[in-house]
Amino acid sequence: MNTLLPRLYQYIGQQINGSLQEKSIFICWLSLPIYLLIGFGCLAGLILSRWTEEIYNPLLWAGVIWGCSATLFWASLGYFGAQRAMSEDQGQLFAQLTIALFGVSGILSMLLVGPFNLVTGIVLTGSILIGMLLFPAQKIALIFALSIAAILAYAVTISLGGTHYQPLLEPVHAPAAQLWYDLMVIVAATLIIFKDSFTVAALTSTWRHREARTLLQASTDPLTGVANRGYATQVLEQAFLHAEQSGKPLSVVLVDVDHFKQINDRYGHQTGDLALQLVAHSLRDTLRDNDLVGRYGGEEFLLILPGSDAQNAIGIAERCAQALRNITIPGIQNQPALKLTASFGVHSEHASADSSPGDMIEKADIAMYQAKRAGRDRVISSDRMNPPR
Ligand SMILES: Nc1nc2c(ncn2[C@@H]2O[C@H](COP(=O)(O)OP(=O)(O)OP(=O)(O)O)[C@@H](O)[C@H]2O)c(=O)[nH]1
Repeated sequence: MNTLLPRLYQYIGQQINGSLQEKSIFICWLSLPIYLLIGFGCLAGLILSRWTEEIYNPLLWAGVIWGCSATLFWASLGYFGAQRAMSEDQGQLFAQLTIALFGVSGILSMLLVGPFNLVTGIVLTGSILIGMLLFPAQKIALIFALSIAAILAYAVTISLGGTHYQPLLEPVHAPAAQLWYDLMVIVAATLIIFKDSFTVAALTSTWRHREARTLLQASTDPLTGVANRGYATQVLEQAFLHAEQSGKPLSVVLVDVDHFKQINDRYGHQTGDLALQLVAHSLRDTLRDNDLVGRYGGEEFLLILPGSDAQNAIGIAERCAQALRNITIPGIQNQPALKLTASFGVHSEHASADSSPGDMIEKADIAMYQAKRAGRDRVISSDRMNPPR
């Protein structure tokens, strides 16, 4: 028991964070005991009340058939769903199918056991909650309206005497069978609550995962994989505010790859793209975890170094410059192997109301152009610049 519970907990956690396909298969397996219980419960009711008129109760027989066939259905769906790895779109379709069938089997069960009890309330609420996470709002509203219409139609038919209201879980006269029914209701309701909770948790995790991915896509430069200009600017604004509050220094570095136009012209645009990717990776690998590299323009990168003063930032920029010099791209079509260098403009300050993130970048930019003018492949800091001529 000591190891079983944590293992079970870990296993459920894995399913919650798995792919949509894995989650849907787990939902199929979770449905099995519920329907097995319904089928077996009705069968037990028939057996236990064999001396009463219950043996002639068609609803009990319907319950047996429904419980057994639904068990078989969920087992088959789970089994066939696990047969091959699905693409993301197929997984999404499979999840929608599973949830739709979950709702349909819930509604069918509800019609069998009678729509006016706690278990059907749980099934309906669960189906709608889960549906809200997977389907568009209009579809859910339509399903909700149809379900309510079905329940109302049933209620009206009963009140007009069109059918005798005889829910499956209630009409047992043999005391032994009644006890079994009560037990079955409690266990089935517990299982349904567990399954609903699992499904909601699993789908919420899918949602969070997607949101994180969308956020990542919106903040990343697709060519190099580092932060894009918009995101880097946001990070700099936050770092500036934080530096203002904490009194710690903040540095920014603008890095511009040297003679990049020539690289494109001589080696082709594809090699140019490869060079940009290598530069981005090299910068990212050279920086600390809480620093940020962003692609600021075509062949220009922005480094944000929170907590670094000028001396520190110059040291980091020198390290990056050296790392870039170590990059070699093999030459093509009689061209020599390509070596990369870049010009670095560093600006550091103790952030205050007199300055702004934009001012910092401007000063780093001026320092970077000084580095270009001074012969490229070097680091120049705004506080060590020659006065403008
Ligand atoms: N391959 C590739 N080239 C790009 C990309 N973005 C911008 N460029 C090119 O980068 C080149 C930048 O050239 P310039 O601004 O003249 O500067 P440079 O040749 O690097 O010269 P210096 O900066 O003075 O050393 C232009 O030719 C742009 O077309 C890109 O995503 N991929």
